[in-house]
Amino acid sequence: MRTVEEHLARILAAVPVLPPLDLALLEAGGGVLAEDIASPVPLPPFDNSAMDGYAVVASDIAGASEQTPVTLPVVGDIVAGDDGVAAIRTGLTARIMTGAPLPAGADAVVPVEWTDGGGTSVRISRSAPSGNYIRRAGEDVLEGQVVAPLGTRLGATRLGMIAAVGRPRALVRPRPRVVVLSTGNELREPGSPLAPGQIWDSNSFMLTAAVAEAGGVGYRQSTVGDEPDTVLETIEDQLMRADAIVTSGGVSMGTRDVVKEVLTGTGTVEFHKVAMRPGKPQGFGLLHGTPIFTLPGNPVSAYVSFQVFVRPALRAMQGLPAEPLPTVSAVLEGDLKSPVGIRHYLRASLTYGPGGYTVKPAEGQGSHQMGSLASANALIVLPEDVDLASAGSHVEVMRLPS
Ligand SMILES: Nc1nc2c(c(=O)[nH]1)N[C@H]1C(S)=C(S)[C@@H](COP(=O)(O)OP(=O)(O)OC[C@H]3O[C@@H](n4cnc5c(N)ncnc54)[C@H](O)[C@@H]3O)O[C@H]1N2
Ligand code: MOO
Repeated sequence: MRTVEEHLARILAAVPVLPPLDLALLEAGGGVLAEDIASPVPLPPFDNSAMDGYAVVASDIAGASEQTPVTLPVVGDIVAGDDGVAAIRTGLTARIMTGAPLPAGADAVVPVEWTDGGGTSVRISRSAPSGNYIRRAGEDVLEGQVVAPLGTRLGATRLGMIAAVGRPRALVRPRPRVVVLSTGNELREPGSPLAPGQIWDSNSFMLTAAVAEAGGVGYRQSTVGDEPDTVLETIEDQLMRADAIVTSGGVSMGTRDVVKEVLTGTGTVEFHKVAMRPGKPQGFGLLHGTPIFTLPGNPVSAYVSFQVFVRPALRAMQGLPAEPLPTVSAVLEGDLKSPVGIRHYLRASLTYGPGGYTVKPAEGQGSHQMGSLASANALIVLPEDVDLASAGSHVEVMRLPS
């Protein structure tokens, strides 16, 4: 049997890093930058007002107060988008809006709330220091500054930043396109009636959603039965549009374990037992260069296998560190037994309180029990050498995406 580490290391050594694409910004979202993005200009590009109010020479209003207001003539209106050629001199003011270029000669902005709001002349009833409510050129980003370094995943704020420095496109390793396929004669589409012995396919929905949570784009392929030629054809058909393929079912020891049957020796695919529970039977390899992960059919096994093996691999394919899901240390409620020699992942409920994290194992730990998986928010990870974890001890807990 392979250890979890060995199996993951084999996968990570084999998966290709996706080539970068030059994409329009919104298409680049979720991608990982394959270039440094620097600002061609300082941000803000020019000194401008942070408030709607009046641009002044600060020394003109040094003595202004409610009791001794200063009245100044208003020589113009400056709004955002104006060309920035306006100017004032001492004794004058210009009305100015947020984001509008500061007129030459002014060194402070007085918000309209400190004034009577006048249009031809304005009464100002508070003094302001030099620099008041002025946003200086370059105080956010310097010219030439890298605002999004290579290796950054483009979330909303980074995309906004890239647009703010004027770039319409970015070179990114795109989100991996992952085709998800369930196999099994017993599977029916949700919404269709069940005959005796049948169940509704849940794995492909769960895994397609898990791909999205892991930063990929999931494409759910409808289920296929246990007919070897159809399974192989379906997988081969999908290679065209997939950066990776994830299947569930048909990898164990049964007479109908069709995925194992058709893929053994195909490409570089190999099947192994991994010393973990759930998720013992695993297959992985490359088909014409495309990684295929053949996960076990039991729903909990499929899900745990995805988080332990597929998620880090999808990250590696985008050039990101192949980090596992984050873990925390938590105080265990109740005793747990675990077979020595296997890594045990137990569904659990993790809560945070005044004393820190506590974790309560779910009642049902069978690998068919979706009920306890769906209500879990974490997995307790018991290492291979642990046979008993006692109530009150600290255990490692992997948080599940939510
Ligand atoms: N003699 C042995 N039998 C089994 C072993 C073993 O070592 N020796 N391993 C067990 C373990 S562990 C697992 S996990 C399963 C893996 O089986 P398969 O990958 O071959 O999966 P199937 O047999 O196709 O299905 C298993 C189980 O899961 C249900 N299933 C499958 N696909 C779906 C789906 N898309 N949605 C919902 N449920 C699904 C299926 O109906 C079965 O109940 O093998 C054990 N057996
Ligand atoms: O170890 Mo299997 O993968 O869960 O029941």
